Amino acid sequence: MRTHATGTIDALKTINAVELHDVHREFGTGTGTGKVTALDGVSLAFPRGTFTAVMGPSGSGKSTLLQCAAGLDRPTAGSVRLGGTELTALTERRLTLLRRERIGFVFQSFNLLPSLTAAQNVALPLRLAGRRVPKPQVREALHRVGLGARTHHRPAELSGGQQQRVALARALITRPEVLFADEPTGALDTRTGKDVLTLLRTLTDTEHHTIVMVTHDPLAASYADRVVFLVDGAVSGELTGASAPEIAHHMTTLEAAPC
Ligand SMILES: Nc1ncnc2c1ncn2[C@@H]1O[C@H](COP(=O)(O)OP(=O)(O)OP(=O)(O)O)[C@@H](O)[C@H]1O
Repeated sequence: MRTHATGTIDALKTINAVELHDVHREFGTGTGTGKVTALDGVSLAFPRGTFTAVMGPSGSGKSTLLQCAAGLDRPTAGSVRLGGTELTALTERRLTLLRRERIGFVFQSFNLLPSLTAAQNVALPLRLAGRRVPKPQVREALHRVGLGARTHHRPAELSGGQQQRVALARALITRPEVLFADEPTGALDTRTGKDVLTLLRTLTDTEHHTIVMVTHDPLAASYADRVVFLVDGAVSGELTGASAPEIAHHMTTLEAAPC
């Protein structure tokens, strides 16, 4: 586990893990199709060691934002920087390598390989990167998410919450600079979802991971340090340290706003 003196942690949070500058993403610019502006000039920074939730009405551009920030999609215009690296300037090959080495992902569907054990799933990113797989590191990763006793279980032998924990351990095994989570609790019941959110919170508090999470759920968003709201592909505001009812109330005002 990484430890930092308090002063060092504060300094850490002044450095941005990811920065977006005036990011635009348009779809359907080919002939015969209408143009959809999914992102319309988004500028945002995600400081290291912080947990940010992204919320907004359906179709407001949340997933597109996450995909562009994570180098899974390319903006039509604008800049995305991970640490000192400009993602929009990279070739596909370098972008793939960067995602593998420096970015972690978890999705609503856990995307585990059913034929592999929990330990083998967690080791996969290291194998894909051609790196050595130290067994103690894999055991430790599963232990950190509370699954130290389940290393040899296959996904079908684990609950939904346990599968999402394996997906988290897998996402973190390469010690990524940022963890992107798209509706990580969307397929879980309330109690199991809370366990996963508590784990995400702990990962930021104790190991200073940078987390960016898209969610529809005000309760999930309340686990974050900051909630950024999108409307029609643009940032419409943010709340810091807000409770679930405060976030829910803000969402209601956004959804009630005229288009
Ligand atoms: N591949 C695509 N081709 C065309 N339009 C797209 C594509 N992906 C997204 N869009 C459009 O871009 C807009 C933003 O979509 P996005 O999925 O980012 O929104 P969202 O806020 O994540 O929505 P939801 O909460 O419903 O998942 C929508 O109008 C959507 O229809």
